[in-house]
Amino acid sequence: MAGNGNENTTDGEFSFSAAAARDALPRITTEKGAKSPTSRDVCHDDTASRVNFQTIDELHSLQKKRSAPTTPLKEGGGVVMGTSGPTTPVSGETMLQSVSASLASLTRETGPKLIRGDPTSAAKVAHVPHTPTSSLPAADVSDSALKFTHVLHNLSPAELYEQAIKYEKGSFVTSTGALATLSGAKTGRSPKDKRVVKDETTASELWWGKGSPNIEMDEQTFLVNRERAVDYLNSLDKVFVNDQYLNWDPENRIKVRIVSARAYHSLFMHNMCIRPTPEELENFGTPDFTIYNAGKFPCNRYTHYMTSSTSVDINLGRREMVILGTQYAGEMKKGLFGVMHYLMPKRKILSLHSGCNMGKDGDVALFFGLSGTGKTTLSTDHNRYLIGDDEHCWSESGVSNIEGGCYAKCIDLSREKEPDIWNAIKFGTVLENVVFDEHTREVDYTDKSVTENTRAAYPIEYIPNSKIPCVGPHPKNVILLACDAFGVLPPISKLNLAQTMYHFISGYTALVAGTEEGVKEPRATFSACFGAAFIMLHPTKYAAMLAEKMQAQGATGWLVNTGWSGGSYGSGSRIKLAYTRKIIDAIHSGSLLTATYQKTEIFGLEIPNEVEGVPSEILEPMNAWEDKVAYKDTLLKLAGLFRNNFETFTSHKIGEDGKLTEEILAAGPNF
Ligand SMILES: Nc1ncnc2c1ncn2[C@@H]1O[C@H](COP(=O)(O)OP(=O)(O)OP(=O)(O)O)[C@@H](O)[C@H]1O
Ligand SMILES: O=C([O-])CC(=O)C(=O)O
Ligand SMILES: [Ca+2]
Ligand SMILES: [Mn+2]
Repeated sequence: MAGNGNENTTDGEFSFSAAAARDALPRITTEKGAKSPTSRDVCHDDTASRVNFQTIDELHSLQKKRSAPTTPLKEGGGVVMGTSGPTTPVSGETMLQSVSASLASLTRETGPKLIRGDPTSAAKVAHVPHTPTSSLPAADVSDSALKFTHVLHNLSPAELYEQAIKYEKGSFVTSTGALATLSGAKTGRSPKDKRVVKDETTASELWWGKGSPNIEMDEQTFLVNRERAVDYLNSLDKVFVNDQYLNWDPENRIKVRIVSARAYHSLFMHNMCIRPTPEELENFGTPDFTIYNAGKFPCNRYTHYMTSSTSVDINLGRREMVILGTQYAGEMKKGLFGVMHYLMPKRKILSLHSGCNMGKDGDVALFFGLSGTGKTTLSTDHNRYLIGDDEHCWSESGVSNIEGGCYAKCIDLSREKEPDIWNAIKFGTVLENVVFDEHTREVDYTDKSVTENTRAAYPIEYIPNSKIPCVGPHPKNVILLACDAFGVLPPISKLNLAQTMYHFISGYTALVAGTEEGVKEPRATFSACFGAAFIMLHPTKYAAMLAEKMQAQGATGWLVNTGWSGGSYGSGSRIKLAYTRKIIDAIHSGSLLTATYQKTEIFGLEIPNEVEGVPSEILEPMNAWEDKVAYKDTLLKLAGLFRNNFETFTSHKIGEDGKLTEEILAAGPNF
């Protein structure tokens, strides 16, 4: 095969001819299987092995083995979708047809021309036949209709790494193999720029007005933004398309499609949504919901309802979401969560902003809490199975995770305190907005130069004791987490049902605002159902469902303060994670059910006198404060904030049973 001047005629076997051999030199024989004592392993000569290539290009073509037919096709496969439909029938045609429908302009008849695969392998599709446009009216012919957009459909993490590193500034491989990225100007969600289409149906179904996260927009404006996003995406050389699922409960699974411009976004959603098997992908069909992420491109402030260059628009009727003017990937995850908060209650399923894990005996715990209160940290527990860290459903048959991955805060992350999260930051994980050493690529988790909201997004199976499939039986414990920077809530209290509902509807936390700017005063946040930014219906609808489910299952409610003790932020200190973990252990083990309790003044919370492994002095917050007067003042101040916040809910009945409503109103602070 491969030519070699010294080759003799015996095909594939080679030896110097006897004539050529100098007497002084040993005879070299490389004949396969030759046991010549002189050949041994001393000198391996492979000039005789067969080579299957004659050019460098051929050699490179050997490097990549074709994937099984069901997995995403690699390289420009030669499938073209244009106005006149597919021109080359190959596998993947159905997908391209479906993506073509997703990306179609609503105002022009000339839809996008799509090609599968990376534009750099375009040479392979150079034979693409000309798509005739002569049958179209001249007015409809535009340059955008003549160009091709390459579709990178469900790429693997390795392929997405390559795309990110080649084309996206700010993408790097860290020393542990994660993909470090920058989310751009926005490093957190933009709730003030979220809009929901108010039409005849949603006007009566959704929660609108004071306190509601649903800021309205009309259908027409949505279509204007949608067209803007679609035109932007079609103007690119390539778009990423992810077809994935939400919800591990097979009966209530939702098919989602995410069209985006960045490999970072595609890898983020690959990790965060449920990943289809090759067979499922083959038969994916039409998505139930589609995201158009044109976040690199701003919205137009001349457009009605737009108040900034960012807009995140949800249209429940069209089952679509449009993102303009923000590249923060959390918008996609939490946008879909909002959709689930609409779709699931219609099926009598409760959607929850909570973490969830399960003990060896099958006891399930939910961890509710606002951002940064400890859902991810505390549900990731080496002694328990992780069902999920942030978004769940509670149905007639138990709990299910909505997502396929976790989104952990990374600021001050330490290997000792959070080993499972630390170890999950490896190849495949997206690391947002972290700072790393320019040479070693070691991440400095304490560095807040880009943002304090640094994040890691990884597939749930990166946590060693994750429970796959991510479903479990009905919860036994419902843990409400609050990071109380005022330092007056007890580290642990047991709640009755009315108190659980009161605190669930209140959704309190008090993080320390802008530590960098030296702000001393903690700021209280009340966010109904511990997730007002994501709920679609009135909070009492979710509260009624939670009460009903907790009652039916005999679940116990707990309030855990993961914030300050011994004083407010500035004088006290944050409760040690190790103590909070001991408290959580005691809830799981059931030992807290038999503890002796005392009641606190004002909030009327039942606090245990002892918890194994936790200093008893900190269990009653007043004990931990040196200045008792300051404690009382701060407690009253917080109670006042709770009371003010709850005023909006006093006129609402919770569930069918008016009796519980009265009890809930009475379960708040008394002063
Ligand atoms: N006592 C404590 N209990 C829980 N978390 C603590 C404690 N002390 C410090 N922390 C830190 O607080 C942060 C909690 O963040 P976590 O990622 O768990 O938030 P989250 O509730 O999952 O928020 P989000 O919904 O935004 O993802 C972590 O960085 C954790 O290390
Ligand atoms: O959505 C995000 O950006 C992070 C998150 O989980 C939350 O804020 O609850
Ligand atoms: Ca989290
Ligand atoms: Mn969250």
